[in-house]
Amino acid sequence: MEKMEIREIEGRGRSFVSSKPIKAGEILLRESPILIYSSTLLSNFCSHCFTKLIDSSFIISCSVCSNHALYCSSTCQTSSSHTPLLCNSLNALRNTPISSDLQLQAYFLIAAYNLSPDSFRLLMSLQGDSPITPDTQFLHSLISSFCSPSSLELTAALLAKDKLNAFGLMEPFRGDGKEMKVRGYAIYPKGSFFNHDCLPNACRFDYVDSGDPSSNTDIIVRAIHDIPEGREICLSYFPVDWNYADRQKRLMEDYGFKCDCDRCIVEVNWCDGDDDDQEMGGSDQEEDNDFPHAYFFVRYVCDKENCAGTLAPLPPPQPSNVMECNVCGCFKTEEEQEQEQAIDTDESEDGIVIMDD
Ligand SMILES: C[S@@+](CC[C@H](N)C(=O)[O-])C[C@H]1O[C@@H](n2cnc3c(N)ncnc32)[C@H](O)[C@@H]1O
Repeated sequence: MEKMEIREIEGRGRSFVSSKPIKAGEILLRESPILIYSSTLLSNFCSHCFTKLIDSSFIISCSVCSNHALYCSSTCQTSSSHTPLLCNSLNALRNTPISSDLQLQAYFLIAAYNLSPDSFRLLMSLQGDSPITPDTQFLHSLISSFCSPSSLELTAALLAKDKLNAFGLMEPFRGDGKEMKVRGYAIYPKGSFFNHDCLPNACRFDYVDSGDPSSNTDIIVRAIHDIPEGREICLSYFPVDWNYADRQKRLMEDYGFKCDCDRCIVEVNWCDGDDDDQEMGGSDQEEDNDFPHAYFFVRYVCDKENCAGTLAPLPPPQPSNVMECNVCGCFKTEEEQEQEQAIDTDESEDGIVIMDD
């Protein structure tokens, strides 16, 4: 946080802005979650630290909800917020036949209503407010039997805060092309101030299976490249290889805004299908105009099959030309990344350069 401050930006709300020049790879934020909830009731990871459970002889289970709260160690069991109230609520929820979407929102609400007063205040200070919908009414009455939510309006506001601010803790990359699974969701009060850009200058790393239960669910945000003083620091809220239509749809539906970043300003003029197979023929000048952000994809998007994660240099003082991918975890030098991209380009058909979506 030393090199960033929070500023109000017209039309964008609060946002991080660099207060000093930032070097590529620098860690901009490291923060523990105030709230974390599982994406499933039947899990194969520790209910406290979210680390994958490997050795069954060390697994400890909650005596009440047996295989629904599992711990990798007694330390995790004693530090857990799995109070009798929470345990009974989750147990009751297990027997309620509702959609997985509603179940997820119910987990969040139960975790939120079990927060300490300070953490609850922090959660309430985040952006997000929502009208009361039939789903809100249903969820409010559902969780009323487990905990004591104060009002329907508060439940609606909490759900909106979750939707706008929660970060997914991803299962490790498998590389099989199937959608990556989310192990849990976490709220980081400072991390919530990052606005979105489709060409972000920072990206988030998580190391959930790193084996250090005191910090493995921390969010770590690093600069992708050098950032001068006074620049807004943004993440991408989804993988950077999404096409224009999908990005705009997600941002409008889930975050309530139309993106007018530099990349969207260019891509709005592309014809249908251009962004699925961006063709760059013609003169260099035309190419630059059509796809001025090509450099970003060459340098900062991982080209490992089915990955498309974002690459950021290792934090100083480590060598700044070694890039780490925030999805598959591979390391490569900038030179290797550029060479691999050049080979992909040469192999594409008839001299037409095809940038994969
Ligand atoms: C996680 S919050 C980010 C912090 C937020 N600006 C605040 O004031 O607390 C996400 C919300 O920020 C706003 N936002 C994020 N990126 C934006 C962008 N590029 N343009 C306009 N609004 C943006 C949207 O309202 C979005 O729902």
